[in-house]
Amino acid sequence: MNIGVIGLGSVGLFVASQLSESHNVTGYCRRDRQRQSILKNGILVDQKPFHIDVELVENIKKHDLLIICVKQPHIDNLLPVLKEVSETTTFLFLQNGLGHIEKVSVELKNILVGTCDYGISKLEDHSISLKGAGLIRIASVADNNDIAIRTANQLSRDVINVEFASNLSQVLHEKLIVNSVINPLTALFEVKNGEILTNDYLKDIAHQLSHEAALAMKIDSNHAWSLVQKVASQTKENHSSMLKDIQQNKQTEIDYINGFILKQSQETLPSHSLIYQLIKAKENI
Ligand SMILES: NC(=O)C1=CN([C@@H]2O[C@H](COP(=O)(O)OP(=O)(O)OC[C@H]3O[C@@H](n4cnc5c(N)ncnc54)[C@H](OP(=O)(O)O)[C@@H]3O)[C@@H](O)[C@H]2O)C=CC1
Ligand SMILES: CC(C)(CO)C(=O)C(=O)O
Repeated sequence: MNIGVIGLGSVGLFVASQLSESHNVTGYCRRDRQRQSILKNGILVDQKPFHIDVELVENIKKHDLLIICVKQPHIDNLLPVLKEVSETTTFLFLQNGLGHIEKVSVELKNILVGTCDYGISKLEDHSISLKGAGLIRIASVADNNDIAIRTANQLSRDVINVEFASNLSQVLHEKLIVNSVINPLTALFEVKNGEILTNDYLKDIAHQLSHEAALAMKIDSNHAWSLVQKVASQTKENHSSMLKDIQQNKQTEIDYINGFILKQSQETLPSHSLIYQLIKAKENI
């Protein structure tokens, strides 16, 4: 397949590198310095090089599949570029959090959404380290399951696990709960993901957050807590994407994760309200 990957951060570099073994992959970034760095060095995944084409996003071309790996707040800026190639392209959005699907559905057709629970850390503009194996689940937004199933089959290879998910909202809500616990706690306390299970005090707060989120999203609380523990344990050596945003003074995805849950909920969620405000306070320090 001819695949474009937009946003060459942790997830984009990972996906582009792994798919380049079996597909024709072009990565799109927004800084020429990053483009030059990848052209010169390839993408290094734990020092192993992978070579792809790299272009600036304004030079986007048509592809069978475009995988969008920018963070939630950056999707708006990208929409005009995506519309240019929308006639023939299938789009796969790989963001944490929710809020983007309604927005992109108004502008684009052939949309797939996915969740990624690999733990990945970007070291340099051209290099990443894999901090926990996981799974990418993809589903169709407009009940076009054939495209989602075909895409999952084409993308899945030994090195990258991609699975079709028949229940879009369940998959997205489960991932939302996991991120609403791991991401803000690790960002506030500046710890790796595994710490939320090994520090008894953090574990209690994590459990409370998980319970509230499960209540809000109408998912069984024990099931939600087991998912949180599974991902925290699988990615125990990773610094979450929210922690990296805080460390780099970037806007976090809190509005699309805990903020989304708070808006959806008919119940009061004291732990999520507090952690939302704490992250906002930390963003503004
Ligand atoms: N890191 C992880 O372990 C995981 C992250 N996720 C989710 O995946 C998504 C991506 O996260 P992650 O890879 O960590 O984020 P990063 O911040 O590492 O990467 C995002 C990339 O998008 C680029 N970008 C932003 N706007 C544009 C644009 N208009 N055109 C081209 N490139 C652009 C940024 O460029 P620049 O460098 O120039 O700012 C950056 O390289 C998030 O929703 C995150 O929550 C999901 C699972 C695991
Ligand atoms: C899977 C996990 C928790 C990996 O750190 C993640 O989604 C993130 O960091 O945003």
